[in-house]
Amino acid sequence: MENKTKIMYWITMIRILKPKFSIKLYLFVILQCILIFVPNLQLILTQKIGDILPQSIAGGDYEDMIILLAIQAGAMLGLQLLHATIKVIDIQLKSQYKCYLEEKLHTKLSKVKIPLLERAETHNQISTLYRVIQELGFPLLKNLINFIQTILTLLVMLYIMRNIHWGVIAIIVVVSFVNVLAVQKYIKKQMDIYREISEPERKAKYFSGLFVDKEIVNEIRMFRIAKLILSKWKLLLIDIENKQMNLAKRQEYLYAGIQIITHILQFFMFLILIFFTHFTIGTYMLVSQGILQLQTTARDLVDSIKNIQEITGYLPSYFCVMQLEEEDGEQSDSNQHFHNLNKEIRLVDVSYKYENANTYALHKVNLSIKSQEKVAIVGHNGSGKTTLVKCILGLYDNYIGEIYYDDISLRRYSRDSIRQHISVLLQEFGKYPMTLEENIALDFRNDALDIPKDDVVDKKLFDALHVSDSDDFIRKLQTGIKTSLNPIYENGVDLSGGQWQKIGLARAYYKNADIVFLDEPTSAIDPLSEHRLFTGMLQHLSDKTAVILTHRLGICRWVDKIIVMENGSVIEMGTHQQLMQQGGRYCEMYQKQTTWYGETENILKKELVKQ
Ligand SMILES: Nc1ncnc2c1ncn2[C@@H]1O[C@H](COP(=O)(O)OP(=O)(O)OP(=O)(O)O)[C@@H](O)[C@H]1O
Repeated sequence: MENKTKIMYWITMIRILKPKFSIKLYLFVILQCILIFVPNLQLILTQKIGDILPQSIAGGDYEDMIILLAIQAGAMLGLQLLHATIKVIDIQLKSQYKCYLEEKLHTKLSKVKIPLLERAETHNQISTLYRVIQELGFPLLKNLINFIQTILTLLVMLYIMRNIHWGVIAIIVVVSFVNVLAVQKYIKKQMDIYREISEPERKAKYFSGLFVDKEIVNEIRMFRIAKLILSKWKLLLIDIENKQMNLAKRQEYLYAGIQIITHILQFFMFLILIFFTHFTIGTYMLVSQGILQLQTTARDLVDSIKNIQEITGYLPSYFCVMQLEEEDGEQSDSNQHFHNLNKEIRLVDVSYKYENANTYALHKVNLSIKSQEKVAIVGHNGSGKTTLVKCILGLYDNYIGEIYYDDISLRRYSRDSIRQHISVLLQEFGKYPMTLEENIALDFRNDALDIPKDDVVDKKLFDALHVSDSDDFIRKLQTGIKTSLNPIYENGVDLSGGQWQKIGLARAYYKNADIVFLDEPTSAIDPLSEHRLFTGMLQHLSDKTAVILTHRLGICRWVDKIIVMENGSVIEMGTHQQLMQQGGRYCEMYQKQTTWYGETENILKKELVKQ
């Protein structure tokens, strides 16, 4: 990293932290300024005590001596109090700035383009940043303040000790310089290792988390794969440990080397003192204490330079993540506000390829979804249905071709304005550790122009529960909609897969948006509930534009249009009757499904007769 870039990073980071500059921070600076003078005051007092000591002993008059000793004790007390106060402020500011930066990071991550979040490289950058982020808050400012403070302390100290032999000063400077150089080399290696271990560390964390992941623990026991997972985790851990061990070894040898050089130079320093200087008792006391303090201050200076170098090494990982492209980024022209879908959503030659894939997940898709139309998208696993919907929702925007909402390209709309009007149930929906009510209502009220009164919210909530066929099982819960979900948190209860799916549907209905996308809305639902759900779904969606992705073809008979996908392309499109008459892939799938149910019924009947 060039020095110019380093300075730019520092300036930008200080600007980022500036809104959080507070009285506490200014107090910290003032206390640090006081710290410049206290050690020096002690030096002066020591010299004075040394100077009056012989006269006091000779004359038997200890009054001045006692006053000076009292002042020195007071200064010591003040210094202790100062350090304690600085420490307390330090802890408070460190936690405040950490919280501030992490909030910034999370806000950023909530806006980053989804395809970027599907890259391993992005995850490595994020985990490296999580490791160092707290150092970029208050420690960054503190080290800068400490650096200035120690330099000033050193200058004042050197002024007070201006009569000391130049050779001593030169040795102290050389010792400090050796420290700085050695540390600089170490920090670079440290950052390289942090980067190298971020991926194995993420994987190891994933594997160790499996043993308590409630979705996976049962499978681990039943397939008896605990040993396999343990061995994978262990391999990763050994790799991480080895790398960290190498780093630790390097650090220890480096510091030992520095210590040896320091002691040798100190030996020469004392030789100079003995052979080249003459003291009074006062100056002897000043020099002996002064050298100690000078060494301490020089070490503080080296420490703050070391910390500044360390932080400089961490800064790129912050900017790497904070510069990830956002959905509605500054460069994009997505400033159009979406109000309503009056005409249609239209796709023209839309193609999409995942970054590490060899083939296109979508290939030249052309279709339209009219306002208030009900559309079902069907097709084999991996045919591209979910990818298509993610493009239409603007979650992926690096597609080729165009997607128009009422003749305006999706890329020109602000994503947020589009999302206010869209409700979804995705295949992987959130199961938040909140109450059941909160899991459904989330915070959609923020989207509404006027915040509805509580009873309106209640009615909306109960309507959503009813249409999603959730009211029955919720009635059986002891605390109803106030029940906390997720048993790994206190008082939380768990729901079955199908019940969770109904909650997901209720969430989509509760938002009551004009456009609704449902990806596999009934995959976990039992057949009796499915019938009720379909009825509720059609009722809820009657005045809305709706797209349903499904493998259960029953609902296709009730929609206006069926889109059949295969290998990323649309191969058929039409109503149920049209596609059945056409006798193509849809007809084949539908017949297979109905025959399967029929055959299964016959097999079961035969089995029963046999018994
Ligand atoms: N993040 C990804 N990176 C690389 N390839 C992906 C990614 N997500 C999906 N794919 C691939 O894209 C293709 C389309 O996947 P998609 O999820 O859209 O299919 P689908 O029709 O929704 O499947 P299903 O019915 O099983 O849900 C598949 O071949 C899949 O392997």
